[in-house]
Amino acid sequence: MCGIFFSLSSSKPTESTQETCSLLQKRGPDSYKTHTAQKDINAQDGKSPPLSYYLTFKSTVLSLRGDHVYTQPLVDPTTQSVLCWNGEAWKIAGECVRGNDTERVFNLFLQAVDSDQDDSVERMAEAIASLSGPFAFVFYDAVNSRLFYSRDCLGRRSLLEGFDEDGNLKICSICDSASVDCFKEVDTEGVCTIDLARYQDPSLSPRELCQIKILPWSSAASPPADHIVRPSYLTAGAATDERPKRKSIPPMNTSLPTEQPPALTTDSAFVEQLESNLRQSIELRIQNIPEPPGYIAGETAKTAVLFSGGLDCTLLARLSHDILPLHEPIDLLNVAFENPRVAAAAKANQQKSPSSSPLSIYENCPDRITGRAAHIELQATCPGRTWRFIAIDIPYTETLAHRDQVKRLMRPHNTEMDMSIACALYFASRGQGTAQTNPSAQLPTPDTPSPIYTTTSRVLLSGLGADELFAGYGRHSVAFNRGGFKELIAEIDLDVSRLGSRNLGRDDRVLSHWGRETRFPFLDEEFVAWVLQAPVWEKCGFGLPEIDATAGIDCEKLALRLVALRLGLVRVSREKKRAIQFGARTAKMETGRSRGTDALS
Ligand SMILES: NC(=O)C[C@H](N)C(=O)O
Repeated sequence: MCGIFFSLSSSKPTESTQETCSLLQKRGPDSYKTHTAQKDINAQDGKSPPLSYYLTFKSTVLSLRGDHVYTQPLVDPTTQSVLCWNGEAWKIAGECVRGNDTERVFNLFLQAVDSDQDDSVERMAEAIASLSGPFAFVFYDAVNSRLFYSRDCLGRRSLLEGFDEDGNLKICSICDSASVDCFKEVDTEGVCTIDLARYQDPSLSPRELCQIKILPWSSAASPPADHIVRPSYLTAGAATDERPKRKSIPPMNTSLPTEQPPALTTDSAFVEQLESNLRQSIELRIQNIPEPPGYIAGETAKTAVLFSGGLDCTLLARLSHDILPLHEPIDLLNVAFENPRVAAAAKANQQKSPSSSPLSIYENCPDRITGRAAHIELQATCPGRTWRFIAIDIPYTETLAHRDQVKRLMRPHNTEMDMSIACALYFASRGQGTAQTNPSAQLPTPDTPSPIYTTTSRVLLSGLGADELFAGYGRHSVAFNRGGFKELIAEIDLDVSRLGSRNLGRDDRVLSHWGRETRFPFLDEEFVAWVLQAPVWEKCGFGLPEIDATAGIDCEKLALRLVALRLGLVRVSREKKRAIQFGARTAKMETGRSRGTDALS
């Protein structure tokens, strides 16, 4: 993960706060650089004072592609155009990008705004359209004096924008202000641009000077079969053009069954294809990861999984096993918290029936129990692989000690629920706990503590997105019971339409703090598009005939459960959905009647 800071001022170069600077360096520990530029525009009347813009670009880099660190911001020596790139372009115009992506993206953008072209904005939109993968960037086209900044349409990387007290525009991976309200998430609806070529009255405030325009990804109601749609602002004439076009989240297949749909089984064509498509998405994300600092071949890991032991993350771990060389260990990061409210209740219970054995507060956490069980199942189905289960136990005192930091990072999000989720993600991605590679070995006790182990992996896999795409939430079942397929489709459609604006920005800000990058195989654009075009009755088991082969398996995410079964994960295929804040017990740490939606004090 990398860090981006950009500011635009009409009075002087404007820096980020010192605190922001050090937080950005945590996101990108491999390089840190600042570049400044100035753009002067003279008034045409020859009398009015000139207008000057001061641009400050700052980048920190977590280097994860290619054989050396590609220091940013990249500055083109010929045109002085600048790029701050925080992303992974897995593909450009459908072609896999091997090696480093930053320079490839820069060259693509430079070509798009080449001096001979007068349609540079459209060409830039198309260039951005041709990128597959998560990203946030700021690009200054010095040829046409235009700024572009954007996040991918699913919002997988954080980028915030706002005006400081002096009215200067700031764009940054995290909030650059003591106030919660100054910054907002950059919209995922399109590309933002600011024209810096026009002369304007220099006495206007910077806020009035920069008019931000959004070029929307697409408003097409029915995209072509390949789900690649044309930005709506392009003219009809240009629509015949064959250059790569913007991929956005395609609409969902809302067709209703005309007859009783058949039961889903491990041999259903959709389930088979699902396994293969998910494998491809994981492949893109874990092949060719460079050796992280402290890496010892055969001993430490390049890949780790945010691991609750639930269906989605265990599937990712299991499929990663098929992709990575057998000698490469895979780390499973499992968080459990001391929750004083739960601990007090357990203590009271213990006093009532002293015979029951006191299990550690951590080992008693729901996600720890499923995590340990899934570890056993992975070891059994994938012998020969070192699966390192990292038990990340967080005492309440430590939660309190980091609370302000988490609060700072997740800004502008600021509710109790944001905090409970962010806290779990923050400590999970720190990757520090006690390691166990043999699932049947004795667990450490207070008398025989294990040494602290920190994962070397800089790449973390997350199962996020599976619940939205495959109807994994309890409310999906409620919707089906209420109004059959029609309501179920409407519920999934709502989830899918919100994918771009869900909380991925917040998650990115806390997950990246430890110099690691989280990757989301279920949120690969091609994978998402493929799942969305399938009829709903192929994804989950609602309304399907009951058959012996799937008896006792939940309808939620049935297709994924069947993939798990195909791969030998019998127990995992039956795991129930559990939100992270309940599984890790970060929700409601204190007694009292705070609600998830309450703002933090
Ligand atoms: N990590 C990043 O966001 C930048 C680039 N993909 C690199 O690895 O160098």
